[in-house]
Amino acid sequence: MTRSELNAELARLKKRIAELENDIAELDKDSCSAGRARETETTTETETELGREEYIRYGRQMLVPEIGKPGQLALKKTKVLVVGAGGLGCPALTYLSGAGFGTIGIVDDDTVSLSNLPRQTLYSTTSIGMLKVDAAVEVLRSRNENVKYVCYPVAVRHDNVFDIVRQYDIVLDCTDTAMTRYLLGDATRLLSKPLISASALRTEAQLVVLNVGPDGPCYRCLFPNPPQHVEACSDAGIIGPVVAVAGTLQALEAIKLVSGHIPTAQQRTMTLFSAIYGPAWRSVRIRGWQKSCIVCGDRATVTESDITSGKYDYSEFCGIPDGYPDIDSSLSISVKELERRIKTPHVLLDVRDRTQYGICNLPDSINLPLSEMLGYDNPAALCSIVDQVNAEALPLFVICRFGNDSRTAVQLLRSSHRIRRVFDVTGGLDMWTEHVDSSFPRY
Ligand SMILES: Nc1ncnc2c1ncn2[C@@H]1O[C@H](COP(=O)(O)OP(=O)(O)OP(=O)(O)O)[C@@H](O)[C@H]1O
Repeated sequence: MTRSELNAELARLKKRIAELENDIAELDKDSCSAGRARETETTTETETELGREEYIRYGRQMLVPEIGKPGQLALKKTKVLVVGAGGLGCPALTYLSGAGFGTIGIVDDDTVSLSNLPRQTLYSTTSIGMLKVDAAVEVLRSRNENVKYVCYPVAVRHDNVFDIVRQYDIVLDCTDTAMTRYLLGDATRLLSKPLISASALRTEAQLVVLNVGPDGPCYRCLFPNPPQHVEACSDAGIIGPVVAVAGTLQALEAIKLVSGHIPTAQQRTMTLFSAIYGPAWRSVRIRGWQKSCIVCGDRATVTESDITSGKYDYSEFCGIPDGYPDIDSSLSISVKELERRIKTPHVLLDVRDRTQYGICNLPDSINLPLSEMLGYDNPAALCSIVDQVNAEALPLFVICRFGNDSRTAVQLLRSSHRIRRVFDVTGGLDMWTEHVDSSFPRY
């Protein structure tokens, strides 16, 4: 064959492989959304004995008196479920797999993106676009194929959570939304499975072990009311090692739970880590089981069937939708229109926080974070903007990263400051990059 014929054949085969991979992914999606999963073969010999290779592999860990051979065998018998294969999940999975848990289930419907790489250490540049569960298992298997890995390329939802969680002994919550945290908290409580929950944001992390001990609380005993406002790492930021600390601790707590050496105090404490404020580590005592808890209290009202049927509505409980005001279409402009209108006199107000503004900003924009606009009575900077706009009869364009905070700011400027010609830039700077200037950084 000539070179060009070979290239044509190669392109044909690549296309066919992509089609087949697509078909497999579709099949997996169908079966996994019902709580069934994709399993990888395992070379584990028996659950009651260790193979020669396992003595060598786990020897250092077995030498620790609190683990010993009984602890190692207990790990081998245990099925652990990790929900979320992101910043917490990657370090947790690495150490769970290394420690020799018998079965590790991994649930995540997301694919790997470039912004995941700094802290999601199971992935590399070549993983971008792959399902996280697939990319994770590829690496984990290459490190330890004694473990049976079970992938669920789906999001945990009200209608699949029980089917999935039921198959495991311990659950690690490595997700990042309030709704999933409550859902997992409730399902694990109702199925009496220990839940190791962690979170991390900016420079701080926290960890708690739930549903253990006679009066150990569940997630809802601890947090009966949803947070008013949840900040995501994609907005507030995160430092890789901080989330790695929390994920690693989750794996450690799972090992401790299984090997039977969890100190009683751990069951009623929350561990807090701060990379900035000392002392770096703190343990605070948490409330125990609450008889008023709607899931496990004396007069519990939420049952498994309420959850699976959707009768209990998590989005309503967590206060979703987003809570940003709707802006009349006459007060919204597209980024294309902004591009045109900033050629004539105007004021362009960027309401992102100062750190984000420092990362990138549009020329001649003024930065006044929404938090400051809301936080003080008439801050001087806001007054001077209002004065300028009124004195010179200028249009005021308000922009933020995605077009959410700017809506709140527009509403505030209209209602409290009576500015009439104030416009929200729909979709914010993200749309500016998309439609106007592709060189403007996305972060
Ligand atoms: N209901 C859910 N079921 C399964 N996985 C979930 C669920 N909710 C969130 N996750 C996963 O939990 C992981 C959380 O990881 P992380 O907090 O590092 O965020 P990320 O989405 O990967 O990154 P970023 O927020 O910076 O874009 C993500 O991979 C996400 O897909």
